[in-house]
Amino acid sequence: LDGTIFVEGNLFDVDFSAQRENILPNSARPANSSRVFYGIMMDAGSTGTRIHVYSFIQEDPDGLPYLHNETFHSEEIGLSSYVNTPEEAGKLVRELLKVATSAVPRAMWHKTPLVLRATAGFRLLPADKAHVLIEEIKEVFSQSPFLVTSRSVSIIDGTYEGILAWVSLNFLMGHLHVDMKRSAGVLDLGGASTQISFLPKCQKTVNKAPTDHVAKLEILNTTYLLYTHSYLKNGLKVARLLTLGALGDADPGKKVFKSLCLPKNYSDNYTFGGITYEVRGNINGYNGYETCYKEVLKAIKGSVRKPYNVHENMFHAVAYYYDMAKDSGLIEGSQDEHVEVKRFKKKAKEVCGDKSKDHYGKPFDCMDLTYITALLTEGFGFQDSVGLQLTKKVKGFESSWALGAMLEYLHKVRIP
Ligand SMILES: O=c1[nH]cnc2c1ncn2[C@@H]1O[C@H](COP(=O)(O)OP(=O)(O)O)[C@@H](O)[C@H]1O
Ligand SMILES: [Ca+2]
Repeated sequence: LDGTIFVEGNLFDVDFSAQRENILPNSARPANSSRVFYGIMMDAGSTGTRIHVYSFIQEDPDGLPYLHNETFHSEEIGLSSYVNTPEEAGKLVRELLKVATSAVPRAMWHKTPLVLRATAGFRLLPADKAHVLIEEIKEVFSQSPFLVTSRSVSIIDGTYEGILAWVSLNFLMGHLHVDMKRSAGVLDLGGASTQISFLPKCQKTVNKAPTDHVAKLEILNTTYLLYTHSYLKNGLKVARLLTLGALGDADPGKKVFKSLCLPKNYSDNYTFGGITYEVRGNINGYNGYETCYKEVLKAIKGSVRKPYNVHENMFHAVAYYYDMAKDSGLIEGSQDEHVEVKRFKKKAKEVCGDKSKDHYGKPFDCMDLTYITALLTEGFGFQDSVGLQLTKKVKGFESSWALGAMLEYLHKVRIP
């Protein structure tokens, strides 16, 4: 299994000039026709930190590798919340690396790339604070036994994240290997940002889109134009702050933020990105779906764009779309459940109207389900009757941009 591991050039070519950096020269094609190799991708999300240890099989040096196995572990704290305690972030990364040292055979450690990509939680941090955290992670990485380069740790931009999520899903479904016409779009709802990515069925969708909503992607020597966009601050947890009118407040510690989406007698602290806000229900108002809907629109109106003819495309909805549907009982949590948009609305109405929910320890359910309904309809323009595929895993593998990020990384790196 020694020698060179190199996913052949041009097979998988994401065109992002800003991200392009060839660290090592391209190698000659490996002599063996079949080989196994590993890759470690950490996802520094705004609400969690995850490690994916992949093993791939490269049977055809001219094709894409196959994903053989994934070892996955997740901790429910975002590294970006350690904004004022970077050494804690380092500790968590060190802890997660233990998953990799047990999943990758020792003999392969030195040639297994170790990569971390951070998303919207980091994008929202002041640049100097994000830099300190990134340096801390780089330091921990440099002490690991894995293959680390200058590209190993970075914050990815939202467009990149959206494309990689699309690549991951369609790679896992086998469409990249075979039939791109059957590709599915991805709706990813994170804590701090949300992405929409799809290969439009209709040319007009591309023609009518602003240029920064279209990205070029080259796979197996064919160029595709993806409609893709990331909305920073439209992730579920940050949308709560927008709804409460709390995001960006100069002195959040001195105020109380109220919402009609919360139970009337609710009063608690809400912490996101290292800042704590005092949050309450509105004792004097009518709290129900309709009033809540008007409030959540603050987070959507004027910021989220409707793609032309979006309903012509099939979408998988991942991350918080899935988690919220499951936690609220909309789906059972078995794989690939098809849910019409109107069922999110119905569930939101049910939860917002249920006064006994005050006591069930999920005070944000009304706000979150209403926000998801508004994002899908008022934001992206999905009609009530449109069905979405709610997805957590595909063929037993996590549906996350992390896999696409690993494939993209492997494409450029020669492993000596
Ligand atoms: O590997 C994964 N598989 C499935 N869901 C994931 C994975 N990683 C993150 N998620 C989901 O993403 C959501 C959290 O978003 P995240 O913390 O990544 O915020 P961000 O994307 O805005 O940075 C949760 O619903 C979580 O279950
Ligand atoms: Ca995410």
